[in-house]
Amino acid sequence: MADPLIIKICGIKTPELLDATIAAGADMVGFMHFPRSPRHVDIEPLAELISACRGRIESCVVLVNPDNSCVAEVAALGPDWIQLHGPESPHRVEAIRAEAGVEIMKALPIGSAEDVAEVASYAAIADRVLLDAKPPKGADRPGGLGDSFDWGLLQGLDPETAFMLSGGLNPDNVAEAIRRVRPMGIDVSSGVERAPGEKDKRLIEAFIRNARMAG
Ligand SMILES: O=C(O)c1ccccc1N[C@@H]1O[C@H](COP(=O)(O)O)[C@@H](O)[C@H]1O
Repeated sequence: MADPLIIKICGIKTPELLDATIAAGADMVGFMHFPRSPRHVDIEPLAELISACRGRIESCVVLVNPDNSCVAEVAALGPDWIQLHGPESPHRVEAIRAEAGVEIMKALPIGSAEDVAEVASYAAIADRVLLDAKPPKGADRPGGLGDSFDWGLLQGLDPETAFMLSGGLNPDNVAEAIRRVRPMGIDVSSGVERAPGEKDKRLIEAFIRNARMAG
């Protein structure tokens, strides 16, 4: 039997929403630690949110091109995962993985066949890769924009490469994405919000319900 689909809800900011996301059946939650994001969480509330996950759900902190002190500060809070969502090189990903001592998910922007060809070098060193839409030129952040990419590009990916899919997923398109792309997991942020940074419990429930039916 195939492994169950991993569902990650990203950009959780409050304990109340964390509880609702766990109750809705998510496997993993993401917390943004990146001040330019409308979902940014400071270190103190981040520590509380990570603690509240223990034994209930996997926690993941999303960082963008972090320096060593940021990695150390976040790793000390004991998340299960750190997601690197910036232009980190394979060498930098390896160094952060060794420094942090937690599992590393590397997000990769996909907009062309060349981007797909880059995936293998990261899949070899990260614990997991997450494929996201390439942000438009001039975007103020590298993700969380609600944009999807051409899933057909993934036909160029080595079929042995396990990956999570993100970028513009929502309750209406998640079932089709799962059926077409066959990812090991899915990740959503904007698609379960009523406004940037404002998660909607009902959209989270609908997203998870539709994903489970398809997965
Ligand atoms: O959410 C953000 O603001 C963000 C900022 C910087 C890097 C990543 C960010 N979000 C991640 O982007 C993907 C896709 O999000 P969406 O569903 O298209 O809105 C997801 O992993 C978010 O966690």
